[in-house]
Amino acid sequence: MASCTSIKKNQLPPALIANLQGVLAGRKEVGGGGGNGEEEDKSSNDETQISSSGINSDTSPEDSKPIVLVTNSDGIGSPGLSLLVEALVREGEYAVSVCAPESDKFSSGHSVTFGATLAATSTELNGVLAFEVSGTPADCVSLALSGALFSWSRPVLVICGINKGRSSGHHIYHSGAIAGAREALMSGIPSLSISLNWRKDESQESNFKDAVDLCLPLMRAAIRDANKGSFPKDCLVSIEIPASPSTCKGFKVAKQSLYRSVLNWQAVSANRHPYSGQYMSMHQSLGVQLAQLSRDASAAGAARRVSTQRKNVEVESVSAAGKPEQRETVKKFFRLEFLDKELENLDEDEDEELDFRAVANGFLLVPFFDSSESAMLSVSAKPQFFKTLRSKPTRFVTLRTSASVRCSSVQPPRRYRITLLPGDGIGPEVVSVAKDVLALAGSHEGIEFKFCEMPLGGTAIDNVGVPLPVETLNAAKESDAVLLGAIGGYKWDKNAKLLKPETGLLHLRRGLGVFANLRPAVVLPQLIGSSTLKMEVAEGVDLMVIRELTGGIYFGEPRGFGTNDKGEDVGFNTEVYSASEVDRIARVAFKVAQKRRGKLCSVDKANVLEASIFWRKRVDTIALEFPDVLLSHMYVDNAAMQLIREPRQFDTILTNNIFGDILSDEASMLTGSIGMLPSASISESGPGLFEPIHGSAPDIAGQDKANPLATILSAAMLLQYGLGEDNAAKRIEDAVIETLNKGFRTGDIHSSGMVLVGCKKMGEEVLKSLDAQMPVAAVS
Ligand SMILES: NC(=O)c1ccc[n+]([C@@H]2O[C@H](COP(=O)([O-])OP(=O)(O)OC[C@H]3O[C@@H](n4cnc5c(N)ncnc54)[C@H](O)[C@@H]3O)[C@@H](O)[C@H]2O)c1
Ligand SMILES: CC(C)[C@H](C(=O)O)[C@@H](O)C(=O)O
Repeated sequence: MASCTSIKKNQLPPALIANLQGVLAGRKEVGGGGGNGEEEDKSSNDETQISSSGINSDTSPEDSKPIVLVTNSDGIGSPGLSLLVEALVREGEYAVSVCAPESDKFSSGHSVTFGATLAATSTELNGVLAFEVSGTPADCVSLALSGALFSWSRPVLVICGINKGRSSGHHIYHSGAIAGAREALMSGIPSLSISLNWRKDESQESNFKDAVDLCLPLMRAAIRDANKGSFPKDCLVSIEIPASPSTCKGFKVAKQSLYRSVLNWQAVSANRHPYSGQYMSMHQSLGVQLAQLSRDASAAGAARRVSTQRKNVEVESVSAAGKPEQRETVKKFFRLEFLDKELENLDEDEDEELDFRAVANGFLLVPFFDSSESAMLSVSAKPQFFKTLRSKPTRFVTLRTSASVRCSSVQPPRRYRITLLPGDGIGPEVVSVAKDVLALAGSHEGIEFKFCEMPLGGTAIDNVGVPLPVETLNAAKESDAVLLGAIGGYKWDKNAKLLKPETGLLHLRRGLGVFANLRPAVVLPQLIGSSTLKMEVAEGVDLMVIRELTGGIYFGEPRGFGTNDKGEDVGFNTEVYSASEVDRIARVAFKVAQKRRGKLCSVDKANVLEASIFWRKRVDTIALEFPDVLLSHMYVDNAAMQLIREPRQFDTILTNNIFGDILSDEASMLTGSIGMLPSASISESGPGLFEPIHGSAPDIAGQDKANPLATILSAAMLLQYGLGEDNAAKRIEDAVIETLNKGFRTGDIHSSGMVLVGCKKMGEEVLKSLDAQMPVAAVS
């Protein structure tokens, strides 16, 4: 939309004309949109013709669309403003007008320019009428709302952004961005202020684009609410975007801190600084220069000049300049820089919910300010904007709300404590990735996790002296669920039994009482080429191994080393199962089979072992409780063979501890890689233990080669079986499928034509796939 500023025989620079218009506009009544007669008193300059409503006529075809006024603090040339306007225009739903400072006013605070002439120069920005104003953001908003520039009477919403820099903590006082939005608020128009936590030397213009993408759903929702009148009255919302918007971890409605950057006044040499002795910056536009000239021509300016006729001594103020002689005027030059304090050097409260920490930690920050500027706003309505926040607009990762926030439209998140046991080898690599995925998927469903990382296995032996420190077991018991990577490694292979990492894992399982180990093996169509079996054999395999986990030969007594009758050294273990042990795992297996395809195959070695004969008898007994499940029995050696010959015959497999260990590893290869198989270990009442079935893979540890999908899928099982959060679990499963659909593969599942990635990149891609999912259905 082009400006229809009409200038006849114009010999004057547009800035001056706009300047004149600014003078006229200053006489109009605030909020007036139409002519009140005073416009007729426009100018004695015949060469300038100004329309009755000012320099505008901008809205006619857009009449029915909600009007959005956009401003910023960085100036009209800022890419943040341009990209934001471009995005709003692209939506095609809004009538957008722009009125922004012509130069950077990011720390202008809430100042309005009183008693001086401002220039408002019309221009076009991404197809919309824009004015660049020689004032502050507050001036821009006030002037635009006065009716002097645009033909509309009032916008539904004012958006100030996307600005560079901080607006949280004490920056709200310096911030021109907040001031722009606050000026709207004071005029009764709801507003958003959006700032990007710009990092000198790190941030790039492309970050603005990501920031716009991040905020677009919020802007849409806010405009919709404001247009319906359901955006909270007297509310400005200040959004601060973390430095890297594309990896934004989520949003926090955080507490306002006392944080402020260090105000670093840099002494500037008059010789070295080209502008220091000048009134007019080379960066200032002609409009500003003209305004400045008119100011200089004022009586005050004249008086000031007289007073500075005295001898000026310009000194470099880098160090103490010495005592100025009497009657000498000392003139020094300074520039102010904001220096960010390192988080760890801050004396402030270490509260993670404080605004500056939230942003530094990668969260999008949403403190609310009401018009009295009390820190938070109590919102009783349920406008779309808040739902959008809550529901995770695209790319929001973790939903966090501060307990102190009184914002009743934001439901309290469901909170869970998760103990993380990264363990050894590739364990820490895959757990780190899975943790992020878990947090993101949870946030999309209104779940908040508190993670607690504890040592287990070789790492614990090295650091604490035992493979399962009592603190680790206690933390695991006290949590809602446990996510484990893997334990073990060559380094500890020769340790005494009690000092082996594996012993730590077995004691953990036993300590948590997680007797039922669910190990699903599904051949995904995307990975059919990774299976070592022929496609027609592997295709469609979808089975679940239910492994008894806390009994059998792993724990049976007697066990140990000794000598036999002949005096020969021996090692021995005992396979032993009680009726209650078999019964409870059998019931779990029948129930799982009921929910699957109704087929259960119990695997044993009943042709040889008493423990298996007993096992089979108990399973037959429990089967009577589940007449709808078709039960079969199979010897373990046959089962191992049948898994390769015709794996699709299996639905649910029930087996003991040791056979389950072996068969599930075998089943993993049907799917393409052991790096794909997750597991859930559940107890009768306490927290579940969730771990990939693979080990610590010392051969690839520390090389970013591990496939994290088994652990990511274990996190999905944690949600489903451990917490009953099926929707969040489904999100993870879908994201994994989507990532594979996009062709990303770690080395173990790589095939030609696919994109080979490492562990971290695979995790990032899963996060992206999660981000791309729709917000929760509850959000209309
Ligand atoms: N639950 C557990 O913590 C667990 C399970 C099995 C083995 N272990 C321990 O792990 C150590 C190594 O045992 P292992 O070599 O017999 O079995 P392993 O599962 O660690 O490795 C077997 C093979 O599979 C590969 N592999 C495993 N996980 C992978 C992944 N996520 N991505 C890509 N490739 C992967 C490895 O590189 C290796 O070639 C031993 O100390 C063992 O006791 C621990
Ligand atoms: C490491 C070892 C103790 C463990 C087991 O045998 O159960 C492993 O093989 C597994 O499958 O998790």
